[in-house]
Amino acid sequence: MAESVELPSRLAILPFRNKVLLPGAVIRIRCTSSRSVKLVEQELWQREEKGLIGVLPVRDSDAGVASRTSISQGNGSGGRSVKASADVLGDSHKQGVKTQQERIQWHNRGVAARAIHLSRGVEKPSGRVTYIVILEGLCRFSVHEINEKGTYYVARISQLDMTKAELELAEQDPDIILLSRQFKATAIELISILEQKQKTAGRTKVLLDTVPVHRLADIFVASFEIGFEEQLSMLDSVDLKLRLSRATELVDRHLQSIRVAEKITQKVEGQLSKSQKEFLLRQQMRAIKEELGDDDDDEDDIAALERKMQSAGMPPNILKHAQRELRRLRKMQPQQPGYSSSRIYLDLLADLPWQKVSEEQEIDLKSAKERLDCDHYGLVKVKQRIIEYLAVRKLKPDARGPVLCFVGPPGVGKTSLASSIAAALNRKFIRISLGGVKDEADIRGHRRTYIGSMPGRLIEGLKRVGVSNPVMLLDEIDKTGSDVRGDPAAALLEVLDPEQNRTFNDHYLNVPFDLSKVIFVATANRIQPIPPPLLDRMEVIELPGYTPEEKLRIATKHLIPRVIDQHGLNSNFLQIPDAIVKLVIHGYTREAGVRNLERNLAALARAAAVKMAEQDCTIQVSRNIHPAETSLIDTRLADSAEVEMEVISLDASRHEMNDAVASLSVLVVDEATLEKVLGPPKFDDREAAERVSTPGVSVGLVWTSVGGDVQFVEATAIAGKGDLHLTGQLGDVIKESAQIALTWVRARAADLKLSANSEINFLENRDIHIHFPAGAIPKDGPSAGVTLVTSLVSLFSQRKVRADTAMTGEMTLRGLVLPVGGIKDKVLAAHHYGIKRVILPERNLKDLVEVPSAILAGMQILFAKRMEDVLEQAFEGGCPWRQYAKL
Ligand SMILES: Nc1ncnc2c1ncn2[C@@H]1O[C@H](COP(=O)(O)OP(=O)(O)OP(=O)(O)O)[C@@H](O)[C@H]1O
Repeated sequence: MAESVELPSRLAILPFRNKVLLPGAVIRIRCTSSRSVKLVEQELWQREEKGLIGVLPVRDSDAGVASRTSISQGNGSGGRSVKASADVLGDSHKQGVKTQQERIQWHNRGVAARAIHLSRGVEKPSGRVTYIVILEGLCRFSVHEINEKGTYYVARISQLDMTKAELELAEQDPDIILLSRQFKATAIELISILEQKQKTAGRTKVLLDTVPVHRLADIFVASFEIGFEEQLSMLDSVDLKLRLSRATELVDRHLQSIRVAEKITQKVEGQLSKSQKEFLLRQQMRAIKEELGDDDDDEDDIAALERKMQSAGMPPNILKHAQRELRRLRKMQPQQPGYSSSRIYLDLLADLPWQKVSEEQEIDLKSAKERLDCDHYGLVKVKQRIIEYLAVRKLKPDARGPVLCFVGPPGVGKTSLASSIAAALNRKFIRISLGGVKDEADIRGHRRTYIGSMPGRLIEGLKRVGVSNPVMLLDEIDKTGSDVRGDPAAALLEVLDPEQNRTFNDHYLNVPFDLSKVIFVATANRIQPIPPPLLDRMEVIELPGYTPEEKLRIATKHLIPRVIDQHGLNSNFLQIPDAIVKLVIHGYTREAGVRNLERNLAALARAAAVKMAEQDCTIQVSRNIHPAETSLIDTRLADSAEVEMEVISLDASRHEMNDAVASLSVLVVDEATLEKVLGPPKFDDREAAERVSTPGVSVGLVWTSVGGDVQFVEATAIAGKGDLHLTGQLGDVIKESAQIALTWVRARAADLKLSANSEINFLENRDIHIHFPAGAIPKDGPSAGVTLVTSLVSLFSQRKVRADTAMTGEMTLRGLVLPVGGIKDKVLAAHHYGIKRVILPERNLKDLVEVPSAILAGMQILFAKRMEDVLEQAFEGGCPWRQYAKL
């Protein structure tokens, strides 16, 4: 802190352009002009003791305003002198010496300063010397005269500040005491505001206690940015009272400006949280609206959601849970993450049919039976079982009936039977497809913590159907599989168990939902893949494939009327005779159900629709034309004579239309049309004969997920070491059957007398390759056993198997033929292929009751107990082994 100093009478003067150094303030100046460099060099740099210089404010000449204190030029010792006086400016004008420099307007008061730090630098490459000086203001002085000493100015001055004694006296003055207090109070206020902003303010507070108030006034004013004029006025305030009151005024002004700035900042911050404010206001508005019962059109959708929740009929504890979630939602903003997921969740809760049910009418068994008969041809046993099921429900509506599971090949009417049940019960019907479901979450939903979580298919289905007591068809229940994502079948156990499904817990929903009112019906193509515990909860009803005759009936009674209707036709336009339907069944479809048949019939209906549309078009073009009648048309004709324009009177046209439609020819599908629309037949009865044209090929009957089928087995021998090669996408069971077959044939090698023309030793130097054609389709199961042996024997003996014969049956190493499943479908498949002889295991005899007698009538069914029986019947002229009797 600057102590009181005694100033010399002359001081080197550093002009301070448009700025003021006040006592107590510290400034840093970079001196680059030759004048100031010289001054610093001579007055500060080269001096041993602490040098003092005067810092004198200088007003820019073009600032224009004549200062009340200016300095005029005059001759003094050592060069031109500048005399300071209030009216010297006028003198200077008088003298007319007005160079740019001379018009410098010196202030007549300055502050003596001491250098507290000096550093010298040399600029490269000019070599110019510069100084950086840190100066501390010490005390005010007034200028009497300025001389130019060489390159810089020197002034004759007198010190202005009070002496110590004067100060002590002044401090007793009550006015000064009051002013000091006032100043300090304002200063403290400023400091406390600054303290909140910067930590440095703490140091300023110390000044208040240690520095005399007259110095404090200067220091405070110097510490903030104020205008040059105000700085000058502070510099000019030599009188202590004046200085204190001016300083108080300036500090107060600074304080106010800080406060205003703060207010503005707060306002800006307020705008930043505007969205929060808006949210609160909206809440209040909503409350007010609710209070007023004011529900206008653009009513808030959260309120709508709440109402929906209230009316959804949720159990009280679940409603509580939903309301808690809703409260959370209300506190969120729509842009906030989690808002939309919470919203969707609540929507689901509100949409679920907690109480809503389809009104169940008294079950009318007679009309239910009629309806089933009307929708489905045949299926007598199945329909009977459904009627029994309905009868039990009629007597005991809340009875936990079994879950019916329709098992059968595609297109045999499983789905449509289930929908007929729904119709008979007057309930809504919903189909949940489970084909390919491998993730347990598909049944039970994902927990809401996962991104993109969803409810399971059951809950989603219930939301869609909108009632809690629909008939729900779990379609293709055999196609679910388990992997790392869990076992959907295990989740289905809970769904189908009447004990557990009262409180079914979907992970997404996270509250129990009562599924006990749902009537579940399942469908499957095959029983085997259904896990036993699941199968145990269901009553399996098998739907075998249809015979060609049944298909014909289904086509004429159900499919043809339906496709005709679906294509906007009627029987006046399209007729498909039975013979053609039979051709479609035999030549274009080879399936257990009727789906492809329906598709082909639909193709015929489309062709008829096109034909009808074309005829319709032709009629319009060839219609008789009447001459123009209206004046308007006359004018038009006159305007453009080359345009032929005629008007058809309305009555005449309608009449003609009717005539025309009536005259449309009916499309009676014949063989030619059939081939034109569907192409040449895809299947015929000659296939088996063509394929069994070489030794080593035999025909088997198999059962697949699409029903019964005919499977050819081809065996051939190549040079090798006696290995067995198998191809055609075979499963383990069928591979093992092939191994058994080869072993069985080789075990009887000694007795095997090959046909006279065969020299090949099949036992030692030949590899056997067995292929199952249709290599893209996976095959498995034991029932190909007898077919495999037959094809090997055919190969070894080089005798052809009868082309009209197909066989099925598992066999043991001892040569016993074991019974197999799906006999009806297998016999039907043989029938489709035009196969007339079928060899079956003897113990399958009882299964033939399922096969329509019409089919059996056209076929020869042979039974085998041992493998030798099969061989005996499969080859023309009996078993090719000479010593058959010995086997
Ligand atoms: N006995 C029948 N009487 C009348 N129409 C039938 C009969 N069987 C099947 N259909 C018809 O065949 C079409 C296919 O039936 P549906 O879809 O019910 O087969 P599905 O057995 O469920 O097949 P998938 O296993 O592929 O689901 C339907 O249009 C159905 O009406």
